[in-house]
Amino acid sequence: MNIVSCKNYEELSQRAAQIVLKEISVKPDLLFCAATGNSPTGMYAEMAKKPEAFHSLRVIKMDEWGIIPLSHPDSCETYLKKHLLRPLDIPVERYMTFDTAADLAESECEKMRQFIAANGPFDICILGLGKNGHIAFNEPADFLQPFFHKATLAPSTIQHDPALSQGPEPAYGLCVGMRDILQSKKIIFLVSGKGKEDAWRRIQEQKIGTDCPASFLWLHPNTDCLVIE
Ligand SMILES: O=C1O[C@H](COP(=O)(O)O)[C@@H](O)[C@H](O)[C@H]1O
Repeated sequence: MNIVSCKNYEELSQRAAQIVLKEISVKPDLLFCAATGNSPTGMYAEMAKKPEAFHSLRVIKMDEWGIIPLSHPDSCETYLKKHLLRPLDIPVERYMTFDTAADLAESECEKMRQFIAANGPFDICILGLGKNGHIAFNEPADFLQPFFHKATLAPSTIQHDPALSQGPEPAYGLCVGMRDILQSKKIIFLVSGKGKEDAWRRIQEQKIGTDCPASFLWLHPNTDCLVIE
């Protein structure tokens, strides 16, 4: 993991966008696995300054809450439409998404597994860090999941957004698995936001364990970790 210290959020966002622009100049139709949350918002805004560069970009949604409908203002779907798909003018034909309604969860997981098997690996995977060390919805646990799956969410993950903590229990999400992430040709890992000091310290120990799924990024040969320090 190549750790890049940034002065502030603006620098982190600009550097991350520059990495994407460099990659897309080589492969315009690259497959881009998109995280949501506060960490990549600035990066996506930087990318949106050069929409012409993304005329062939293919986007796949990384994760989604199962406890709210896709049309909810706090869904990952709504976020991606607002911050990535509309600003970059990505049509539905170049966007792979999934539903998370309880009765569809299993079939949607299977659909995504088949899509990734046929179209993967991701050329670029954007990751944020959860306060508990998670990446996507791969939460700390005794074991981790390799493929796209339905995940039970940790309390700290649900509390990340007050609107989400009002949903029925147990709360779940759908997300890419650890193998999907670690097979990516390039990973851009954004470490930004309050309350992540413990998780970041744990990563810096360079000890790989399922108590901190983000620690597995040490196994990946092409990860740029941008951190505000
Ligand atoms: O719960 C989550 O949080 C992380 C980090 O979110 P951020 O708002 O601090 O950037 C996010 O990357 C992840 O996809 C999501 O599951």
